[in-house]
Amino acid sequence: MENNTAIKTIKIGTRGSKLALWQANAVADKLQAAGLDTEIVIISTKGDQILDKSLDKLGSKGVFTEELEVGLREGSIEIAVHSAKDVQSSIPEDLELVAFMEREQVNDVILSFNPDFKLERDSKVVIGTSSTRRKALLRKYYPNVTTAESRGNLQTRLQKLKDGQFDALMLAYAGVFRMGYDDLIVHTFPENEFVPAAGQGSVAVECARNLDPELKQQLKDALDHAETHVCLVAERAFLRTMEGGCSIPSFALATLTAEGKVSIQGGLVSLDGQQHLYDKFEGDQAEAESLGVKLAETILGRGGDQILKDIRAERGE
Ligand SMILES: NCc1[nH]cc(CCC(=O)O)c1CC(=O)O
Repeated sequence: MENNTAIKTIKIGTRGSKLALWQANAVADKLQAAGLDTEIVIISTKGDQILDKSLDKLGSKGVFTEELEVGLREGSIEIAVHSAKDVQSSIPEDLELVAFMEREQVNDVILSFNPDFKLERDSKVVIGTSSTRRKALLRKYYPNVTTAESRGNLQTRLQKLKDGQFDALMLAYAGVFRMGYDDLIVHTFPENEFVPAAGQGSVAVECARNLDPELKQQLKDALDHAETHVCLVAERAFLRTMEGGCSIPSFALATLTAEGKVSIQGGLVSLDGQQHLYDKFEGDQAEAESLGVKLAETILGRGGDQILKDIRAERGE
């Protein structure tokens, strides 16, 4: 068949932070290795521009993705690269997630410039984080810890740590490692206590549904990691069913077992850390989506729906 694709160079849309550019370059490298030409196009999002509000006040829908999606529709870019956990749980009908790149280690970690920093169950320290999930889980497992807002890109947050705005900074290992700051890690949280946010550690690639099918297949072949993809399908089904987005303290992590089954653990914690719902399910890979739905329905049915109502009421939604 004649390959008459009109698109000669794949324009890769990305946010402009160093981490976002790392992710876009990782995509570019893989596409180039597959023989495709690439160009990186930086697009600023609402989440980059508004730094004086905590994310739950910005609204949960597409804070880091909306402007990139406009680019996909207008054709100024062919693909948009996102941190998978920043992608809203339902994406618009005319767009699709074409690939999920191989996941990095999923844990949350603590960074400090003091190499002797120790986090104990009764530690009375101030930890920088703006994530509702991390704040709520800290309240549950480390009741004497207080948290301080730390919005902004990783470099901004590290500067706040340097300036002494908090004793330590809580982040996802994936971003810390990719930016080369892993020598500052003083604590790694176990993933069954601090279950990560759905999608944490993976990079998602989005395109227009009507993109040339041949090109779409090339993108899939070059970028998609099958094991990560099936886990992300389960986690995103959980997130969609919870109807929470990134502003809700829900968490979900799917992994593949040695037998090739999908195992998904996850749940929800109240903002004060007092109520904590958690469960775990396992099934065939073909059931990934329904496992995520089942986990969410179980959590909602056990009082999760009330926790969500309370959170919305507290925020005046
Ligand atoms: N909006 C926060 C965000 N989105 C993606 C990452 C990096 C880690 C990842 O790719 O999951 C981060 C920072 C953090 O959670 O520490």
